[in-house]
Amino acid sequence: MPRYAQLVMGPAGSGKSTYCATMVQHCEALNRSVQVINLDPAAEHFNYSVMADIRELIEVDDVMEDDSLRFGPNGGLVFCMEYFANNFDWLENCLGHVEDDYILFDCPVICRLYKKHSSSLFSAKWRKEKGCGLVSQQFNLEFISGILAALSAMISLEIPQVNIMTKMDLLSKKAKKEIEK
Ligand SMILES: Nc1nc2c(ncn2[C@@H]2O[C@H](COP(=O)(O)OP(=O)(O)OP(=O)(O)O)[C@@H](O)[C@H]2O)c(=O)[nH]1
Repeated sequence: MPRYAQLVMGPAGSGKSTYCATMVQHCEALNRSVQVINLDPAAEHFNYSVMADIRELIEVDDVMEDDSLRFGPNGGLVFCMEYFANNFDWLENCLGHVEDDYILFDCPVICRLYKKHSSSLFSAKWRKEKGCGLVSQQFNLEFISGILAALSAMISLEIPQVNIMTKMDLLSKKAKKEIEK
């Protein structure tokens, strides 16, 4: 049975968790099963239940508090993702018991992580073995940097990608017209 997933990616505060929560509600209303996996070691709270949480494996606060490592928030996050890549069995085990579910991966914020790590984390081999057809999301607030980040994720991941502009409701009528143009 093939499994499908979305990697939900984007800058800090762009609405990744809100998107996951909305998708969960939407799928529940359609009587369809969807699972969320938190891959953000710096996440604080979610308003949905998660099937697996990377913070069970490693948490950015623990890395930053470690006197031998002395990382700040960004270095700590990179360290966590490297640790995750080296302990990928954790995710394999978490996924082991679901067969036909649709999975949302709520990803961490730093875009360069996707370039450096995601293509190896979610390699073509892994996707083939797991039968996952991944669809990634890229949220943008700062238009040009957002588009470049989306392009970078698209090139490094080589999977179908949907770019979503969040917080459009905050724009004035005039600004919305400009965007439409
Ligand atoms: N007005 C508006 N607010 C939104 C929208 N999407 C998200 N928000 C708000 O933006 C804030 C951040 O949303 P999150 O879903 O936590 O964003 P995130 O990308 O998961 O954040 P990090 O995990 O911290 O990177 C929250 O207060 C949301 O309620 C939207 O489409 N419109």
